[in-house]
Amino acid sequence: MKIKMEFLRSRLARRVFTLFVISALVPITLLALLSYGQVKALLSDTQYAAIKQSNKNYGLALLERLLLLDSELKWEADGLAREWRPDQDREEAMRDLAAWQGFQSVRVYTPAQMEQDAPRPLTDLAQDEDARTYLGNDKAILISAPQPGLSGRVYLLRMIAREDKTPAYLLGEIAPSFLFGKRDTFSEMAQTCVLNENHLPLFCSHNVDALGPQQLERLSHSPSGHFEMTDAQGHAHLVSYWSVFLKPNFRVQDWTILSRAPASAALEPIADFRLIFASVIALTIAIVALLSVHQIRRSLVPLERMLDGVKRITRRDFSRPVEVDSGDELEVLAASMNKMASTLDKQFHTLSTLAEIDQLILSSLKADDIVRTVLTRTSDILRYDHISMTVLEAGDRAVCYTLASDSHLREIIATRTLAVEPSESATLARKQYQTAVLGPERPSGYLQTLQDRGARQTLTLPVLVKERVYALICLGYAESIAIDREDIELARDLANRVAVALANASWEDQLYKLAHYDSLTELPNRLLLKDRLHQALASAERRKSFIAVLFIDLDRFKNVNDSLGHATGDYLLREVGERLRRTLREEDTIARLGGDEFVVVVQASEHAHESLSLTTAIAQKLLLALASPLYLNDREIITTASIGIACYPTDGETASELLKNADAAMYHAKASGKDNYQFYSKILNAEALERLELENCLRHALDRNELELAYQPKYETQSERICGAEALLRWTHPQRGRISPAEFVPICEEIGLIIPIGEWIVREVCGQLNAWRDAGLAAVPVAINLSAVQFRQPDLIDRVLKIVAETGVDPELLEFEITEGAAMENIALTTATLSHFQAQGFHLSIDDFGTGHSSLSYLKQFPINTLKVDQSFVRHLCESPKDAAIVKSIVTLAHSLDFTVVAEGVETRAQLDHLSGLGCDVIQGYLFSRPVPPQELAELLDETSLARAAV
Ligand SMILES: Nc1nc2c(ncn2[C@@H]2O[C@H](COP(=O)(O)O[C@H]3[C@@H](O)[C@H](n4cnc5c(=O)[nH]c(N)nc54)O[C@@H]3COP(=O)(O)O)[C@@H](O)[C@H]2O)c(=O)[nH]1
Repeated sequence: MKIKMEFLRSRLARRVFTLFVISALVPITLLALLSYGQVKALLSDTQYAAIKQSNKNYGLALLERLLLLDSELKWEADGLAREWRPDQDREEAMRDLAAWQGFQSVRVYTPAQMEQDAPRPLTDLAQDEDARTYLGNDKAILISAPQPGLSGRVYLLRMIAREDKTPAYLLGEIAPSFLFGKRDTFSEMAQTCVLNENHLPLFCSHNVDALGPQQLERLSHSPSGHFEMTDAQGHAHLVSYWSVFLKPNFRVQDWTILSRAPASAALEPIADFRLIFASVIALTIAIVALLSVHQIRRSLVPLERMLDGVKRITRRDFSRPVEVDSGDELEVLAASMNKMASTLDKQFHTLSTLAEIDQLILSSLKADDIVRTVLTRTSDILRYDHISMTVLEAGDRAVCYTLASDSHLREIIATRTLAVEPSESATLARKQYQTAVLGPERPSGYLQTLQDRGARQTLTLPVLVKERVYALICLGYAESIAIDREDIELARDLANRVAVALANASWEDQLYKLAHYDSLTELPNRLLLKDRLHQALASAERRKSFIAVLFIDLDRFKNVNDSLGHATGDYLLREVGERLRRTLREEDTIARLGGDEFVVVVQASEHAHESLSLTTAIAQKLLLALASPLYLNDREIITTASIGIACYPTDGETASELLKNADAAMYHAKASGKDNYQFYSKILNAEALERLELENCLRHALDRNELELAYQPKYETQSERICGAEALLRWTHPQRGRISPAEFVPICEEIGLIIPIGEWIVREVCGQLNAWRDAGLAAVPVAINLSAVQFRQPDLIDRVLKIVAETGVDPELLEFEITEGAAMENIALTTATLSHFQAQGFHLSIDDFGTGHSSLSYLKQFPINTLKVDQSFVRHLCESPKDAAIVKSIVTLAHSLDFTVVAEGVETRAQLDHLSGLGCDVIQGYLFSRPVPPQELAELLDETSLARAAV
């Protein structure tokens, strides 16, 4: 079996493997060691027993020989005692004895000889009384004298008990070879020593190391025993000893027979045993390792693979399944894991595809792009054969888009417009999805293309936004199948996302429209106009062609708006937009800049003269179209327009340049009497710039204290005394000096600045009246001009009253002048406003009378005090009978209506006389005084006061 070591990469595998090996190795090693110990002990004991037995045998033989020798010696001693003759025969007998095996020599000693001649151990005995007594009891004494390196000398001593009572001693020296045996009879394996009572060696069969003190100690403690010792060469030996009991026979302590055998020889049988054990251990480990490897491979390798698999899943790598073929639960587990991974893979894929679709459809601002994304990407997450998407538009109209059956082509192959019944749409709106099996009969229109392409079954998902069906996603299947629940939920999910996207697109569409289109006329606004103009300029630059920019401003639109109301104004503007649309071609851009300003961009030709005639024709057509009357609530409204034209590239090369110059040309058209068109010229541009600059300066004039009031006195015609004054606005431009109110007041009116300035004038006049009063001057009413714009203010009276209240001025000292034109704009409004003013005690007059189109029937309704004859009639009064007639009529009319008549612009005495003759009540003009600063008027008033005092 081939073992792959890869499994040991795992820590767990290594741990289990080590555990297996240890759990096998430890007991078997212990067993081996124990058995080895046991066998070794057994063998040692056997060896010890053998040595001991050998020692015992040897010792007993030794004892036997000693007893034999002793009996020999006794026999001799007894013989000598009986036959004691100190002659040579004795010597002979001794030799015989010696010659007898056993003794090396036998000698007789007298006590004196004993002390002097006997070998060393015997000399000590000679003086030993106990020993002599002992010997006297017919006993022998064994004496030993060890000799280093040689066999020790051993003696047997007996007393020769002579009849004369004189003791003598028989000393036999035992032949070592008889006593101990010949060395060559000893086995090599058993080295034997005989130790005397002092444990000194008397005989050793071999050269044997001396015993150590511990070993000697053991010998003294027990008569037999064994131990192990190591020789000088380091070899181990088994040593056994046995004591030969000598004391009863020989009056000497025990001798010891000590033998030793090499331990190696004794333990030789277990050398094989060791080898066997080692082999068994090795084999056991090998088997355990093998089995554990097998088991680990079966258990842990699958686990590791599953772990790898889990790691891959974590990394979203589903490319490889986990391969486990262990045939057990792990294989089942791995299979479940693979199934789970494949489900996850599918879900991840679905989610990421959905996310991609989300991103695509949510980043699309157009419904078309969303449809394309749905049709081309849905096959990434759902199974079907055909797909179509039907987008419901306004009403019951719908557009059905169908993708090619071969979905990988990703091409929309059919787009057809169809009708979806409101009832059908309402039914679908209540459903999450709808399945249908298509038969031979015609299905609903939105399923038609799928049927045409061979679908037998369909799944329809309504795309709902606020319970309204925005679209239908239809999936077609070639076979009639049971559609997976999961697929339906996924499809529903997709439909919901599409709903959000479509709602978003619709919202984006609305936002785009809000940002780029004028909500009133639905024409492009300034932003889109600029965009279109940029595009047109880029194209014109490439084609080297002309572009005409027509700036259209309605004439007197403010009048319509103010007099007929904003609703009418709005209606008029919408109508103008429609008329412009109808008059121009589709490719021309028509935009509303705001208010009553429209701009038309026309792509002209490459030739200047053609472009000029085309633009002229368009301008004329536009004027004509706009001038035709408009009817609203039986009222005829006639509006005209002033058109300024700037052409690319002659009048400007950029959008803003062209717009600015067309605007300037439009002002020129206005100045040229309105209801006409003007081409831009550089001079015009300068005028427009100047006006712009004036506008800017005017905006700061109030803050910079550049405005002031001049007062022109009014005189009673008869008495020629001051009876009032008119406050007239003056502006000193920082660079240009004094600028006529005839020039700047209309600008103030146009840009709405007249409102704050008008309020400032009222406050200023009230302050001045108080100053004059405080100065003790005669109180005369001061007239204030109210422009038409001011007069239209709904809260005008409130503002005036507030100032009057704050300053404490008597309303009777204030007179408000409105022009005849302003008064006639909206009769009802004029009547109501004037009534309010009158009720508060203010004086009221109609200015510039005779220049407007007064309807006399209305005039009588106005609660006014004064009519001011316009100075244009006064100017030529003396020369022009017509003017004189008009003035006369005005005076008559005014008087008949109980109005005071003021003639303004009186410069000559003749004019004064004439007016006086006509009965004109009050005179205002340069004849008496120009408009003067308040101090000068104060002086004039002072004179009046004096005059009055004189009267
Ligand atoms: N809404 C407001 N309009 C104002 C105010 N101040 C002036 N105006 C209007 O500006 C127009 C020009 O005014 P102005 O240049 O001040 O001219 C006035 C007089 O100076 C001038 N006048 C007076 N007497 C004579 C004269 O003998 N000869 C002559 N050539 N001109 C004379 O007439 C103007 C006064 O006109 P009117 O207001 O119609 O009484 C003018 O339309 C002013 O209305 C203002 O504060 N608010």
